[in-house]
Amino acid sequence: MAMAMAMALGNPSMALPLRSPFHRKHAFNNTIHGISRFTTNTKLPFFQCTSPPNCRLNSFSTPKSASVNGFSVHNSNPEGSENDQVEFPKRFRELVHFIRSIWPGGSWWSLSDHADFIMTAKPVTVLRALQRMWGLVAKDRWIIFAAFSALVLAAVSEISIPHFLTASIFSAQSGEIVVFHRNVGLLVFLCFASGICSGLRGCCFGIANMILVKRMRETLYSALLFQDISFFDNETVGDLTSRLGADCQQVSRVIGNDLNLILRNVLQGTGALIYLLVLSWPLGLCTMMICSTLLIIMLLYGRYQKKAAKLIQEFTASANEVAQETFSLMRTVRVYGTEEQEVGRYKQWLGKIADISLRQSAAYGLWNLSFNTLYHSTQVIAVLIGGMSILAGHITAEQLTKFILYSEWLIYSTWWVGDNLSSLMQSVGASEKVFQLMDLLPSDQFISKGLKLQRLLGHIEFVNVSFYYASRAMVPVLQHVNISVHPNEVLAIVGLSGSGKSTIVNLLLRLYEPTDGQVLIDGFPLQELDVKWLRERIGFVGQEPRLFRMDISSNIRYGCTRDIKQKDVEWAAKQAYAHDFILSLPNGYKTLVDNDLLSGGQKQRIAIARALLRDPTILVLDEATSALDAESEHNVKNVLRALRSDLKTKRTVIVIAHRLSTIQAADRIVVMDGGRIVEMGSHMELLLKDGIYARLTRRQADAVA
Ligand SMILES: Nc1ncnc2c1ncn2[C@@H]1O[C@H](COP(=O)(O)OP(=O)(O)OP(=O)(O)O)[C@@H](O)[C@H]1O
Repeated sequence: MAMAMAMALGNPSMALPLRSPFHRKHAFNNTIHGISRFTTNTKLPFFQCTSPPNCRLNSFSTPKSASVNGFSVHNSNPEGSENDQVEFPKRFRELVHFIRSIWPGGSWWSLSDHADFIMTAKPVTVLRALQRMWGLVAKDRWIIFAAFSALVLAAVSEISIPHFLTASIFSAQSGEIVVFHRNVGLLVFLCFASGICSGLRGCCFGIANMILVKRMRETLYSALLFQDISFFDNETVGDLTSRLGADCQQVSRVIGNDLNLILRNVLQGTGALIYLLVLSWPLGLCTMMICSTLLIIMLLYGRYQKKAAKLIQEFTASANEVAQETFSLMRTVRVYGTEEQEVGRYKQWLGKIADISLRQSAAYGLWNLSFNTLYHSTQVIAVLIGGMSILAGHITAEQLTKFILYSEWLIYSTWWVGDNLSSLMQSVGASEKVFQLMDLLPSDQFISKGLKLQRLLGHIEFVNVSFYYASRAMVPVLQHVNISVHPNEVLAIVGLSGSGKSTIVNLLLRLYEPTDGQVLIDGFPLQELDVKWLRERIGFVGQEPRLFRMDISSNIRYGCTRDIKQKDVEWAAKQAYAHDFILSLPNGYKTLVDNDLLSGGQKQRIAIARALLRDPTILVLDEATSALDAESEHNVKNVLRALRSDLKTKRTVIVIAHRLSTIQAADRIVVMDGGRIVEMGSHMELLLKDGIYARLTRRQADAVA
């Protein structure tokens, strides 16, 4: 605003604290874009000098006068006086337009520029938001009741103090010693009572707040975790963590801060108003009218803040998203030297946040301005009407003093209510997306109780399965896929990148549901089986296994529901050829790892050990050996072969591999192209067919030679 004012006054040096080019551009596009809206030529004009020595500052400026975003900057060239005269009405019109735009309700205040930003959440009323919050803390309602009781006692004690204060002073003045002592005694009691009750109130509301945030985060987190995988295709990690972090925190202010203060001040304000009306109804009515005006301004201000808070919340989530993405891809950023670019990307969102915050601060300034003016008006009115009433003998000086003290109390209470109501509105704004996410029903697969078979044989069938991802509804990924994998069979799936191999596995793991057709396990449709039971019997090693930040032993045990001993973990690690490298780590199996602390091949071996430890009936390896060196791969292949030929543990194995050497020993090989199965048979059969598989094999052999 200050910059805008400076420009309006034609002072470019003040108007433009030039920093980086990005900042300049941003400052224009965002911070002061309200001004650019009423000018026709607003493209960073005033720091571009195109024709020296007469630095032409924008397209409609002359050599004698330059225009700063529509407002002229005076040039001392005397020849310019004629043009100055011509331009004066125009500049005056622009100045008037500018002043109108920053006037309350003017275009500068509009937040609709950002309305295109996705705000998918359904609006929530304050009452509805409070009901939802009550639902979360109702289990511990005792703390809320304790908080409210303390609040009422503190408010009554505090509001009584001015009465006894004035009474003490005037009883001392009139020499009524007994009354004076009684009043002072009561004052002391009220001071202690209000102090103790205020302390209790703060503590109880603080606890209630903590309970609310905890429950809110728990509920939101579990609601998110039970969503379909396709939900996570559409949401970003940064956005979701922002809802869990900043938004829940913002909502939590409601009980501990906003409600607490609003209720306290409503109680005290009402008490003060009644007292004032009893004392002198004409004076009381005047104060009431002023407070009503304040209330109306306060409601408008609250609505504005709510809207602004929602935008800030969205922009903060987007900024978090950028930061989160950059940190997780830090190695790529460093190698490609894009640090500056990433800072720019982050700053873009910060700029948007600053843009809204600027309006919020200006609105806060206006709100304070109204308050101060109205507050002093009450004093003036009280002295004016009160003074006249004293002169006329209608009221005493003691009554007027009490009146001034209580009217001050009333207006301050109104101010507090307004201030906290706007904060409440902001919290309610922030709560909309949180509640919307909390209301998401868990994925069907967690609701329906499916069948648990006595024994899983591992017979897998894909019957005429077609599929597309919801996020790309126009692109068919699988088309009429028919496969039958027999128990204890090793089926390999090969094909060019993007041909749909991993998608087949995704459907088998029921991460997605087929768009058409059915997946059957032991003759039962996948949807009818208990998904948890089934997944416990499937071992899966993905293309890029990721490890949790926990020790290696826990990483191998992860998700295994059997009773596992350390020796079982070591057995699995030995089978996956991970044991030796694990022992070479500083703390062996107790070494804390995460995704970045091990090599790709080491992570794959841990993931293979994790899958083997489950003793799965169906083992799915999606490029599980791609990061292994030739010898480790050979060893792991031997293990898989041994596991398969172990008659006690019959296992169906599905292997996806680009390295065709990995899958030559498979019972059957399926070749995929563009989401369809184009060839099927053993290695030799497919070579004889001389189709895609034979071509791929020849190319890989050529590459090795
Ligand atoms: N979550 C997703 N949302 C939208 N499209 C996806 C998603 N996952 C994969 N796809 C698309 O589906 C198609 C098949 O992907 P898929 O991962 O199944 O191929 P693939 O044969 O396993 O490839 P690769 O060998 O490279 O792993 C690709 O075009 C891919 O872009």
